[in-house]
Amino acid sequence: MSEPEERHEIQQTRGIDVHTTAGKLADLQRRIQEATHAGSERAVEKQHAKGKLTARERIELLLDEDSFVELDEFARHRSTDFGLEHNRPYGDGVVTGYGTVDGRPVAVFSQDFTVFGGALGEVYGQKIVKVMDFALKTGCPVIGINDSGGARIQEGVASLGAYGEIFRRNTHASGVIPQISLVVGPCAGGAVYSPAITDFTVMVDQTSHMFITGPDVIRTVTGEDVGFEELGGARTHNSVSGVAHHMAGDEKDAVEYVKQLLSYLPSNNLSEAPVFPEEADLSVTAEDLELDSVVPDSANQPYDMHTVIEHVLDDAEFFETQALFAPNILTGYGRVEGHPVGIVANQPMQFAGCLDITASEKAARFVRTCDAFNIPVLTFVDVPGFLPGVDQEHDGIIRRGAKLIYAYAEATVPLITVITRKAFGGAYDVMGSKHLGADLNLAWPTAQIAVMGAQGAVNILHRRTIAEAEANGEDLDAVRARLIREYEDTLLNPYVAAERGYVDSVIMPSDTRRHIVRGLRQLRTKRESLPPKKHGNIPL
Ligand SMILES: CCCC(=O)SCCNC(=O)CCNC(=O)[C@H](O)C(C)(C)COP(=O)(O)OP(=O)(O)OC[C@H]1O[C@@H](n2cnc3c(N)ncnc32)[C@H](O)[C@@H]1OP(=O)(O)O
Repeated sequence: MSEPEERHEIQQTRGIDVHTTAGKLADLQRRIQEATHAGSERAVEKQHAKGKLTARERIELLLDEDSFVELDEFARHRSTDFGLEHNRPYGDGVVTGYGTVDGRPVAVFSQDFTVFGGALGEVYGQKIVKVMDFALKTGCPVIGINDSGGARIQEGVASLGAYGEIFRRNTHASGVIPQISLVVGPCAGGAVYSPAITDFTVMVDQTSHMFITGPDVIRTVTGEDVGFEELGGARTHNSVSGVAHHMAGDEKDAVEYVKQLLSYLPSNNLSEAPVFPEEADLSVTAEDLELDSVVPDSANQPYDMHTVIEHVLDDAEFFETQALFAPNILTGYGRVEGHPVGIVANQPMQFAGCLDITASEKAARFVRTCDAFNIPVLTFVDVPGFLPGVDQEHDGIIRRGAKLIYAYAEATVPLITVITRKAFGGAYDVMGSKHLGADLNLAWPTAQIAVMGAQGAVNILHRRTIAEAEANGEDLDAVRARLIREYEDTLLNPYVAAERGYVDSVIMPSDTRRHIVRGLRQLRTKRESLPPKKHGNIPL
């Protein structure tokens, strides 16, 4: 039966006469009904049985009530291969449109696994491209909800081409509008590269999977036996690969995370992030005074940098990103006097706060995200240096560690750095130092800013003295202790740096919040630009 004949038959059975106005309106209602129930009941049941929501339920959860305006709900493929001409659901397997989150405009696409397993064909791809272009033109964030079997096999290269168009849009939109990916089902093959280019990826434990090649292909090619979860589940991508920024317990948690994340971000690179009207109390509070005893007497004893961060942020609210990845560095957002700030901080509780490859890349990407979206960066430093190891060297700590230098050096947003304890060697330079362009560098009296710690320095500087003492039968421990004390007293303090203006102020820890509040107020009018160029060449 031809399509007009089919339509005529449906209209006949439903008593709709499309030659009348009432009939045309009824026909539209029928089509809308069909579009909103494009997936079969069985497919929807299967989706729910897996603990997953449908594409439309996800949009409903994400957007403000009644704010969703759908685009292209009647778009459908025109393919004829493999019998596709007999299966042309409205929407083509993806729901796209715009709406608001907390009253702020966003664009959204939500892949519908109940239609063709969410597989992406030509028209489906065109719908995503259209809504991304719409977001770019109107300067609003785009949220992609991914739940798909990837390229629609029946549509071949047309599907691959559509993915390429999406990747190009992702790239062009990068740094212009926030792009957030919710991965709430499979995201396989080259399809993973759309979320990978976006600013943030949120996955759900047990139901989200991302991989280039699946377990079966890997088993065939390399003989490795691995399951979906271990290969590309939410935990793996949050803790091992660093692909994801949050592991949600369920889809509601994932959506909630995205909403909160949006609250720290501006709609685009030319606008400011939302600000809560709030004036900071500039007197020293009881909470502020707690910071005076955070750093232990022993330089080898760790403390939790979360405590420092929380004492500085409004309501002690630290919204962490990539909490499970490279935990030796902390990244995330918070507010100071109602204004969003990005936080980068060494975490002495993990690897003593050393920088390694993963920490450098995590922080570099975060600093660049903040810089792209006009969010000031606060850096808290307690770093004994780079993590030693053959693996680190061979895996490229030189090339990959350089990214963090690059990120700070090209950042033009307000940068405030607080050195709480160690700032040794190259890591001192890397962690938001004055030399890379930080605006305000503060140090606590407990700061130790030097080429290296006392043990290492004495071993190098006094090798001969120690050898002679040993030859003379002197008490080696006493000699070493004397030399260490001499080095500590001469160089392990913040004052050598302060003398040179590398540190603007040495402050009481309890004054940190007040200094940051005042500094950020002053820096609100900061304007800085880099030399004109096509683009830099960050060591990738
Ligand atoms: C540049 C991008 C390049 C790429 O995307 S390359 C990647 C191509 N995609 C893949 O290799 C993944 C193929 N699909 C799968 O492995 C599995 O379907 C997947 C995603 C793990 C989901 O498994 P299940 O949850 O068990 O679901 P299922 O297999 O029963 O699929 C549900 C319905 O969706 C269909 N489907 C899944 N992936 C498809 C695809 N790529 N093209 C066309 N149709 C696809 C599948 O045939 C099934 O249809 P039906 O319900 O039986 O009518």
